[in-house]
Amino acid sequence: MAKAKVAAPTMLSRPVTFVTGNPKKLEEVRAILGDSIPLQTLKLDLPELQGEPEEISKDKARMAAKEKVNGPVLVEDTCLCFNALNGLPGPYIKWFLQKTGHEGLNNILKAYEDKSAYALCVFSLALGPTVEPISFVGKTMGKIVPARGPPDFGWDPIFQPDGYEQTYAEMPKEEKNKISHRFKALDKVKAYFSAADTALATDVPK
Ligand SMILES: O=P(O)(O)OP(=O)(O)OP(=O)(O)OC[C@H]1O[C@@H](n2cnc3c(O)ncnc32)[C@H](O)[C@@H]1O
Ligand SMILES: [Mg+2]
Repeated sequence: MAKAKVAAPTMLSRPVTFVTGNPKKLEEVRAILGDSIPLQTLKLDLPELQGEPEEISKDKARMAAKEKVNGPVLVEDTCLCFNALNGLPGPYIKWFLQKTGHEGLNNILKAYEDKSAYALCVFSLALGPTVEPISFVGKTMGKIVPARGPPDFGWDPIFQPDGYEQTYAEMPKEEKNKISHRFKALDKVKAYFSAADTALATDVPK
């Protein structure tokens, strides 16, 4: 059967709904994606499982997909992982940050020589309420330092990525968005959609 290329993004006949309760995340997702993926948003603070980052993220996607969303649903879960603590606080960073602040997080690491850490972002995409979500992981290595820079977004002031003298908070936004855990994970999301589109496009009968 003859095959023809089509340009339309067949995979995304409906926009992706990004579900989050965090406006700073949304701001970065929008800045990173530009108009590469048509996006709409739903502000919802989903309950979160305890467990491994990927399972937490997938479970959020399953829950989000059960909401009244028409079309594909995208969520993400972000972790800040200390190597000295074998990856903790990890997915529980939100509560550690809320209860102990930047100083408390630094104090925890005073007991250890190793201040290295990584930021981990796990996006999960559910193509429908009964379809098993798929995950896309982005990781940026760095270290935990005493807070520097504007305290606009979470733990940005205490995370200094490897190879940089500035913390995430001190960097211009555009710079963070070129190297961040979120950027790396979204790059995989974009690649997934373009690969799916290419597959569909090369398989269209004339
Ligand atoms: O509704 P959701 O998407 O779950 O938003 P959230 O704020 O609850 O986010 P998480 O459950 O993923 O928890 C991650 C915590 O880390 C913070 N955070 C997420 N991304 C960050 C980033 O790029 N820089 C600094 N802090 C970040 C965020 O504010 C939370 O305190
Ligand atoms: Mg959350």
